[in-house]
Amino acid sequence: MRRKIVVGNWKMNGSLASNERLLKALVEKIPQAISVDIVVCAPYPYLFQTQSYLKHSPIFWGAQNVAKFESGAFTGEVSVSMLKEFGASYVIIGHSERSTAYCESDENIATKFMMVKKAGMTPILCVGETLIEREAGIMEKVVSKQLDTIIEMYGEEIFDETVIAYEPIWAIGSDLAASPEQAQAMHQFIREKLSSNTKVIKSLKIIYGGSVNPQNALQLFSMPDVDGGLVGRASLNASDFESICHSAEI
Ligand SMILES: O=C[C@H](O)COP(=O)(O)O
Repeated sequence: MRRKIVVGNWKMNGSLASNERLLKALVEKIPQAISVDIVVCAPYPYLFQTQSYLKHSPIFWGAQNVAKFESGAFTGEVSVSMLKEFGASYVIIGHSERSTAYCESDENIATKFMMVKKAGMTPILCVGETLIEREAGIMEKVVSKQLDTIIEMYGEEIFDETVIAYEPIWAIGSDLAASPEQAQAMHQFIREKLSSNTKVIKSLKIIYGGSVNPQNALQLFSMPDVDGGLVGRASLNASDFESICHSAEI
């Protein structure tokens, strides 16, 4: 049974004061011996604060995006080396809220994915379909295309020791989570697509994102190919996030 991982994506939320309350509560609530990998991905300006509160806890921290360049004249961008300086160990790549708002191409996402791995951090690659694509029955084709771009550019082995988050776009922020069966079907599809590489199949974690909450987490995480969750709104509430993390314990 793969050790599960629960990632909190704060998105563009927080303040120094509210973050202090949330981080202190998480450190207090999450036991050192918890059998789940837990990550919080804060907005860039709060990485120093996240590092200072979490560095002696079992909770990892990370970012919600990164530049595809090493360094240079790229105004407003943040590089992998800058994230490393703040102890980040995970980076969310290709979240649909970014790829739609900023027209991020599959190629750009693939390059960022590679940059994060090259820097020794763990990329969390977001894939998923729209409601129209699901209703048309082409969700597997859509997710395949997102993965194929990375495979064509860097080979399947790049997925070794990484995380893929299946996030049906229609379930994000909607309180209409995918059913456990829907999640399992897509996670199984993704795992089978990447199953020819034995290293990958052993180390790849596939997590579900889209309206995960304390009420549905246990059912979702009990599915055989669901290795945890990528949690938005519920990660901003310490008790809810704690409950979701405990639901992922084996
Ligand atoms: O990154 C998290 C996902 O976008 C899900 O967000 P949500 O839990 O608020 O639906």
